[in-house]
Amino acid sequence: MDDTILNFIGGSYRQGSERKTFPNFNPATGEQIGLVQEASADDVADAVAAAKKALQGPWGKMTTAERVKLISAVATEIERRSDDFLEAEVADTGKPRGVASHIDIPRGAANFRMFADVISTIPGEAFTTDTPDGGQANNYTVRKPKGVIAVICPWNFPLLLMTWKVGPALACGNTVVVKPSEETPRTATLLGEVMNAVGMPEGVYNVVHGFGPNSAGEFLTSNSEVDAITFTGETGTGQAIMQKAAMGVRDVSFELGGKNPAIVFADADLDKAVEGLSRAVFLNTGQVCLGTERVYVERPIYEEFVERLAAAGKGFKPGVIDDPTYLGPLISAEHRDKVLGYYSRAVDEGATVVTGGGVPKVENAQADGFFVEPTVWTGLSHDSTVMREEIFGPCCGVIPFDAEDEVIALANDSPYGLCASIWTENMSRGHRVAASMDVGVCWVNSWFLRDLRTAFGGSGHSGIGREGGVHSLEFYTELTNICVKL
Ligand SMILES: NC(=O)C1=CN([C@@H]2O[C@H](COP(=O)(O)OP(=O)(O)OC[C@H]3O[C@@H](n4cnc5c(N)ncnc54)[C@H](O)[C@@H]3O)[C@@H](O)[C@H]2O)C=CC1
Ligand SMILES: O=C(O)/C=C/C=C(\O)C(=O)O
Repeated sequence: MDDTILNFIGGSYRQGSERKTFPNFNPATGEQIGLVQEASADDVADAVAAAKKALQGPWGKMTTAERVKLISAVATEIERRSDDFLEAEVADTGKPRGVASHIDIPRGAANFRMFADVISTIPGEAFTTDTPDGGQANNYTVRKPKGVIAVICPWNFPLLLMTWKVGPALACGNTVVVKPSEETPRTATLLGEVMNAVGMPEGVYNVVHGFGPNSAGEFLTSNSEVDAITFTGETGTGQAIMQKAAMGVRDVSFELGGKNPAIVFADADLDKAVEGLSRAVFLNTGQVCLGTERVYVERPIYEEFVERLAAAGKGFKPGVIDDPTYLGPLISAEHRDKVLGYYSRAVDEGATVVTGGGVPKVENAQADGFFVEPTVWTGLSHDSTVMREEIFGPCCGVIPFDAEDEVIALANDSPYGLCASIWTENMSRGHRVAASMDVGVCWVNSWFLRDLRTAFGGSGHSGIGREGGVHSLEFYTELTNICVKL
C-alpha cells in the first residue's frame, strides 16, 4: 500500500500546497503506516472551485440516464476492486476483515447502486388547480441539484458512511467535496481512482484531508461556494458545523450520536435477544452510532439475560483475526482513553462489572493495538453519566424494569433519539412500544437490519433530517414548482 495519502482535486491526486503531513496509524498494531497530505485553505478552495466548475461542465449537462450509468459503474468498480478497498479499510480502522468484507465494502457499492435506482424511478408531482376565473392551471415540480455538497465523515464505517452521502448527492446531479476523518483517509482517496476509471468528469468527486477546527473541515464548511453540508459524527461537531452553515443560510443533514436503548420483555425469544444484542453492543467494538449502550430487561428474565450477554462478551478475543469471535481495536489511543475513562467512571458511579472493564492482554504483533475488553455493567442508575453519555465502546449497562409504561419512559428519557430495539414475541406489544419510541429508527426483534430505501436518521441530539431512498432527495435536491395557467 502506498504510504503517502494524497488529496484528490479536479480528477488529480495532489500533495497539500503547504506540504504539511500528519501520520496515519493502524489501530490494531499502534504502528504508523502512512503519512497524509493535509489540505491547506487554498487546496480546499481549489476543491470547491473544481466541484463548482464541474456543475457547469459535462456533468451538469448529462441526462439522468447518463449519470445513472456512471454511478452504476462506480458500484461495479468498487466490487471489482473490493480487495483493495478491504485492505485500505482494515489498515485504517484495524477492524477484522470479516466485518469490513461483510459490512463496509459491500455497502460502499450498494450505496451507489441503490441511489442510481431511486433517481431512475422517482415520479414527479402534479396537481390540476381550479382558478378563480373558472379555468384551470397545471402544477408540476422539477428537481434540481443543490450544487456543491460538503460531505464530512467519521471513522467508524469510513467507506459506508461516506458513500451513503456521495451516492445520492451524485445521483441527484450535485458535485461533492469529501472530508474524510483524519483517522481513516484511505478508502475515500482510493475512490478517486474508481471515479477516474469509470470516466467520471473531473471535479465531480473531490477529497481533502485534514482535521476539523482551523483545518480542512472548517475551511470546507466556511467556504461560501458550498451549497449544503452533510455530516455524520459527534453532536458537538454538528453544532459547530451548523454555525458555519448559518452563513449563507445553507442546508444541513446531520446524523449524530446516540445513547440507544434496547428493551427486552420477559416473553422475548432469549436466544434471539442475546444474539441480537451481543451484536448491538459489541459489533465494530461498539463504534457504531446505532449501537446499544442501555439495555432494559423485564425482571423475571433479568438475571439470566445478564449472565448470557456477559458470557457473549467474555467469548470475544482481542485481535483482527478473521473469525467472528475476535473483536478489533478502538480507532485510536485517544478514543481508548475516552472509553477507559467511562470504564472507571462506571465503577465510581456504583456499577458491578459483570465482565470486562479493562484492557485485555494481547501477546502478538497486536500487543500495542488499542484494544479494550467487552464490558457489561449492572447496578448503574438510569441517571448516571455512564448511562446518559455516548461512550462509543463495546459496553452497556443493564437495568431491570417491571412495567411497559415505566420502560417506555426510561428509554425515551435521553436527549438523543437515534434508534431503539424491542425484543418480544407479543407482536401487538412490539408495534405499540416501537411506535412510542422517540427515535428515528426502531427495530423489533432485530438490530441494524437495513433496507436502504427506508428513512434513516435521528431526532433530538441525534440529528437533523432523514436520508435513505427517496428521503435523501429532500436534502440533495431543490424543488421548483411550475404553475401553468391553462
Ligand atoms: N456516527 C457517529 O455517531 C459517530 C460518533 N462519534 C463520536 O464522536 C466522538 C469523537 O470522534 P471524532 O472522530 O473526533 O468525531 P468528530 O465529530 O469530531 O469528527 C467527525 C468528522 O468531523 C470533522 N470535524 C471535526 N470538527 C469539525 C469542525 N469544527 N468543522 C468541520 N469538520 C469537523 C472531523 O475531522 C471528522 O472528519 C467519538 O468518541 C464518538 O463518541 C464518532 C464517530 C462517528
Ligand atoms: O447503515 C447505515 O446507513 C449507517 C450505519 C452506521 C452508522 O450510521 C454509524 O455508526 O455512524
